[in-house]
Amino acid sequence: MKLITNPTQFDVIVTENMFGDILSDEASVLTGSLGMLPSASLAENGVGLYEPAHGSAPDIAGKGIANPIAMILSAAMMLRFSFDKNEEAQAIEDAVEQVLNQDYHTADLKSENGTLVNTVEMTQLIVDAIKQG
Ligand SMILES: NC(=O)C1=CN([C@@H]2O[C@H](COP(=O)(O)OP(=O)(O)OC[C@H]3O[C@@H](n4cnc5c(N)ncnc54)[C@H](O)[C@@H]3O)[C@@H](O)[C@H]2O)C=CC1
Ligand SMILES: CC(C)CC(=O)C(=O)O
Repeated sequence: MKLITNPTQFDVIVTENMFGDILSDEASVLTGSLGMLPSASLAENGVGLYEPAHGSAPDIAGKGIANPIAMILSAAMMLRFSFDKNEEAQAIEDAVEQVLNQDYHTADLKSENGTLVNTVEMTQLIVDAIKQG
């Protein structure tokens, strides 16, 4: 309950895999959408598994409306934590922030006056922002 009512009191939660899976799904909704959350499973030696926190979203498969940001930010985490490429990771994260601040959003994110874009369009906006960096 406290994870939803007062999430900022938590920094690190140490738990078993099953509870971690459930709690991270619950907490993800606080950010507005599962489609926003990258994740990493890290080993001490720098090897990592990077993936969006969400699953394969079968209910929207093929519709072109999935939010690609969790996947893109997972790649940024991979660059930072496994390949020590901080600058490149930051460039991706800055590009994502820039596009969101310009009020582009996929259907899972609500915005009063923003511009609704599909998966490919959101990805291209972020790629363009990285190139303009
Ligand atoms: N980390 C992992 O490997 C995970 C894998 N899964 C697997 O994925 C499959 C589907 O599981 P679900 O319970 O349906 O969870 P899910 O995360 O795939 O979908 C839950 C809800 O969030 C939405 N959603 C997820 N990603 C989104 C995105 N990028 N943009 C917009 N909306 C998005 C879906 O449309 C759906 O309504 C199952 O096979 C499950 O085991 C589920 C969660 C995590
Ligand atoms: C247990 C995993 C394989 C997938 C997952 O995180 C999930 O289905 O919620």
